[in-house]
Amino acid sequence: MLEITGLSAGYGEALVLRDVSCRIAKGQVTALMGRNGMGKTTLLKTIMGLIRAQSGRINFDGASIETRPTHLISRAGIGYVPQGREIFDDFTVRDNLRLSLMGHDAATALPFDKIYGWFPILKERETQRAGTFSGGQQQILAIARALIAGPKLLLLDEPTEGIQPSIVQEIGLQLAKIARETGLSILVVEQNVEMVRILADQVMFMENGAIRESCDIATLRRDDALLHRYLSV
Ligand SMILES: Nc1ncnc2c1ncn2[C@@H]1O[C@H](COP(=O)(O)OP(=O)(O)OP(=O)(O)O)[C@@H](O)[C@H]1O
Repeated sequence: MLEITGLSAGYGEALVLRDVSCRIAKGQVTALMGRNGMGKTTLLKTIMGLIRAQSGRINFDGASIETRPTHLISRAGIGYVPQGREIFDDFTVRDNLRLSLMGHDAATALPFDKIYGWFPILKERETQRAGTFSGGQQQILAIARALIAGPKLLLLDEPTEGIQPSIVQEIGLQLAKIARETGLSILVVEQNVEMVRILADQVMFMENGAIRESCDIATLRRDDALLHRYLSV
C-alpha cells in the first residue's frame, strides 16, 4: 500500500526527515508518535507532496509518487486531514462535503448517506454552518470531508487535539470500524495514548526526523516503556 524508503526532506537548507523508511499495509492503522518538533507533520506533508523529498522514494499502490503534485497524490487515493482541520466555517455540512469532492473521481466518491451512517451527527446538522460546531464535531466533519472522496489511505494529523475525551473515544472507535469494514489504511500522528490504544494496529516512534522503533499495539498495551522513552509520559 504505502512504502517509504530512505526519505529525506525539510525546509530549504534545514533537513528535518533523515532517511525515513516504513511500510503501511492495506487495512492497517499505524500511529506515528513522538515529541513536539520531531518531524511527524513534516512526514505527512512530504507524503502529500506539500514538501518535496530531497532524496528517497514514496511508493503508493505500486507507483512512485514523490515527484507528483499534491492534487494528483490526493486523486491517487490519499486523503489528508491536517492539523487545525481546515473546514469552511461559513459553509454548511453538506456544502463542506460537496466541496471536498471537487476534482475527485466520481467513481471512487462515497454516497453522502454512507458518511451520514458513519457519523449521524453530520446528518442531524446537515444544513447548519460548520463554524457553529464544537471542536469535536468540526474534527468529525474534517474526517468526513477526507473520507467522502473514497481514499485508500487516510493521513490524520493530531485529530484529538483540543477535543473532549468522550468524542476522542467516539472518533477512535468509528475510525477503527471504518478501517475494518472498508480496508482503509490509516496513518495517524497522535500524542493521545488512549486514541492510539483504541485505533492503532501498530505504532512507530519518531525522534529527530527518523523512525527509531516500531511495535504492534499488543506490545504497547503490555509494556509502556516505549512511551516513556519517546514521549516522556
Ligand atoms: N514551515 C517551516 N519552516 C521551517 N521549519 C519548519 C517549518 N515547519 C516545521 N519546521 C521545523 O521542522 C521541525 C519538525 O516539525 P514538525 O511540525 O514536522 O514536527 P512534529 O513532530 O509534527 O511536531 P508537532 O507535534 O509540534 O507538530 C521542527 O524543528 C520545526 O520547527
